[in-house]
Amino acid sequence: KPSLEVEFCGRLYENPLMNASGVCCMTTDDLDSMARSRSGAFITKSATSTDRAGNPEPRYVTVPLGSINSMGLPNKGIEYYLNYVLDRQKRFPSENPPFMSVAGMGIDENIKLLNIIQDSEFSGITELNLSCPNVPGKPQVAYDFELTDRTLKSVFQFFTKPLGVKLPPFFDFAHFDDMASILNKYPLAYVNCINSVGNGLYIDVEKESVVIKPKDGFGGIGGEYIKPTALANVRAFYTRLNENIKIIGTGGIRTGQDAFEHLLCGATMLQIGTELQNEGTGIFERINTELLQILEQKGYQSIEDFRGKLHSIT
Ligand SMILES: O=C1NC(=O)NC(C(=O)O)N1
Repeated sequence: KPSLEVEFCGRLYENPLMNASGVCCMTTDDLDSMARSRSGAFITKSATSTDRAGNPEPRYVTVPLGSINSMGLPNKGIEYYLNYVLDRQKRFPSENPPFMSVAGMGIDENIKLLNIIQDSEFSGITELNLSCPNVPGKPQVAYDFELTDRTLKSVFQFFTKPLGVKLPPFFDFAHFDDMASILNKYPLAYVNCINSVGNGLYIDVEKESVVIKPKDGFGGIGGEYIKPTALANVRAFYTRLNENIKIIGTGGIRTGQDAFEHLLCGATMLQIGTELQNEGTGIFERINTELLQILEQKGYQSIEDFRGKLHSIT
């Protein structure tokens, strides 16, 4: 019988599936429901120094082919999430700790947040979110290559724990090349491709209106809409980054087949956002089952048999 077990950052996970930061991870109840689920891992909502209310509602809407959101980084503050993960570390020492996600409003706050984690007992993996598209007046860090370079240079002066970065989608080979050459300079554990496709617009034709309140209806797009872009970014960075920088694939995963496609492009772990929001944590059982069926049909024993082995046309 094939196995979905994966090794990531020197730890074993029973399967590659986890939530995308932001979904099912705002409160301790959300996080406990992730812990009880069949996900292989889970991650907290991106934290800022203090709690944030975020943008006015409505700010998240499910639409036929995915979702649109402009949450604006609402969260309970880093101490809330750090207390949760440290408590779990103490109560379940044999388990992999949850991932911690942070998203400062600027380079100074990112440094401050990562110093708090560095100085704590946290022994898990940290995700630095460089790609929130929804804070008015705050352009996405990762679309500013110089700022990204400067941030990572500062971070790796002091941060020694496993660190990944959450990236927005890129759409140009020059950008893949330039970003990859920056990322390859640093001892990153992984890059997570992709965050929502920023500043899309969804219209309610009957009302002749946008559907979310912030930013005149502009919001990050997730779900089926973005799978081709997500797969391309996973593949682009898998083929450009040195092999000790792993890839987390995020975007458009709704079925075992979608999961298989991300793995074929080179992803090691897989995050689910929009579809998890729609379906709830039962999705992990379903996608694990569907993915195992694909491995069986294809005669694969483990994910290592095919990860990254997407064929080009020669
Ligand atoms: O990084 C983020 N991506 C999103 O799509 N939304 C959230 C948010 O707005 O908080 N943050």
